[in-house]
Amino acid sequence: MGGGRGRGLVLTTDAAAGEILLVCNPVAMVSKAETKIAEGPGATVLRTGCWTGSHEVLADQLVALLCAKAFRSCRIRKLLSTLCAGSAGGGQTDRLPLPVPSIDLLVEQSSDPSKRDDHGDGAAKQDDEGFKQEVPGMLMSLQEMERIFRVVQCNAFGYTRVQRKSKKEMSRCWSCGIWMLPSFLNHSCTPNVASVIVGDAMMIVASRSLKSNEELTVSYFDIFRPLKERRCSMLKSWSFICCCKRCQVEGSLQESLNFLSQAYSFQETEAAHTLQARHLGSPADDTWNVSSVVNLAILPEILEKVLLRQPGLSRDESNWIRASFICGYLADGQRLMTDPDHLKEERYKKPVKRSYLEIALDAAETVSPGHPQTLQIAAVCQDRAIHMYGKNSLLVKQVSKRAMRICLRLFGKQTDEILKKLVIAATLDVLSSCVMFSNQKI
Ligand SMILES: C[S@@+](CC[C@H](N)C(=O)[O-])C[C@H]1O[C@@H](n2cnc3c(N)ncnc32)[C@H](O)[C@@H]1O
Repeated sequence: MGGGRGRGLVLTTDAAAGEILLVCNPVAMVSKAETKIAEGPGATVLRTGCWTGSHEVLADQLVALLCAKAFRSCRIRKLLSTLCAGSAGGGQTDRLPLPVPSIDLLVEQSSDPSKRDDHGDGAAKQDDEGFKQEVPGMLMSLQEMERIFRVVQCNAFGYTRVQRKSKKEMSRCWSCGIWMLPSFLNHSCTPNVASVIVGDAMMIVASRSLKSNEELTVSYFDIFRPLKERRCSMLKSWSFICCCKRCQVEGSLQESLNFLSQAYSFQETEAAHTLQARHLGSPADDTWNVSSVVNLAILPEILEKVLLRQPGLSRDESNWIRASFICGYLADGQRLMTDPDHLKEERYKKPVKRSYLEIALDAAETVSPGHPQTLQIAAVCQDRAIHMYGKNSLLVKQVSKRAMRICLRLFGKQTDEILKKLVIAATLDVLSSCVMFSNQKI
């Protein structure tokens, strides 16, 4: 691949949006016991930022599991040696590009269940046989274990599953694992494929229609953030700078966007804390800063003016930039929840802009039309629209239709009933990613 991306996966035929391109079992996967999430005053709600922390704990467990597996299995050891170990953590780095491994090694060879271990790594049982004869050669050096640590940092996928158990109670399951072929997917801030987990298996699905020879790209982190924050994420964990077209366009406007990015990052954190405090019903909390939500909702107005002043920006390019400030557009609906006593100023009383929800959805779909985060954003827009305009409003009908279309791209053809359930599931999952997107009724 060009641009220092090392190896990558390239499509050999055209594919339609929603088509499954790859199905893969994990080499190893660990899950954290479900966390009880209850709603209402006094409830234990995980704080913003827990996502990373929990996955870090899981990552340590994954390293231990992989070391144990590599100790037992030659094949696992060989597989892991093909994966890039980046330079995160300041340790020894791989010099990209690494050699392209043989496809025979990567694809699962045995369909005979008796030859599989419980994580579907096919030849593990045969390797166990080999292990008996090869014990001295199987010992692992400290360097090898350190490399597995870096392989996990660079290649592991983390995800959460949220289930509503009852009206008041939800549960969440955190998982983290290594899936071989998906580990060769490079990152883009406008990804063209998405990963969907079914059971333990990972499916790689086309997020838009794709042409033969296109490189397949996923998102490694939250792509609905300003460029500066995205760059921090990629540098901290994967040690690279993304040069996708969206990053280039946003980079070229850095001067105009700098102030806005700083204000956005600050206001969004403040607003998230405020909404969380409100959600927990603790008005005496220091974080009860209602104007942060209002100020966040005002930022898109400034951004729209900045965009208008840029000559030659295409519709897609403008939408890429809007997507980086998406919580501002979604916060507009949140103004309704703020305490009227605090809202003496005229600007706080403006009616919520219906168009902001539509703009947010357009922007998210331009970034990636079939992406779990795009679906979450659609689910939030639907929730806000119901709250603002009523269940039977035209806006709700339009947004629901779009949410179902995103579902189709992510999960393929399903009945309307299932698609509706998937949208509801996305609304619940929103809680696990960002308090700002909370679907609580006000
Ligand atoms: C999960 S691996 C992806 C496969 C990798 N290219 C390889 O050769 O094994 C992640 C690493 O790929 C590289 N990478 C991924 N996306 C990139 C991008 N958009 N630009 C530059 N490097 C990228 C970075 O070195 C990153 O740490």
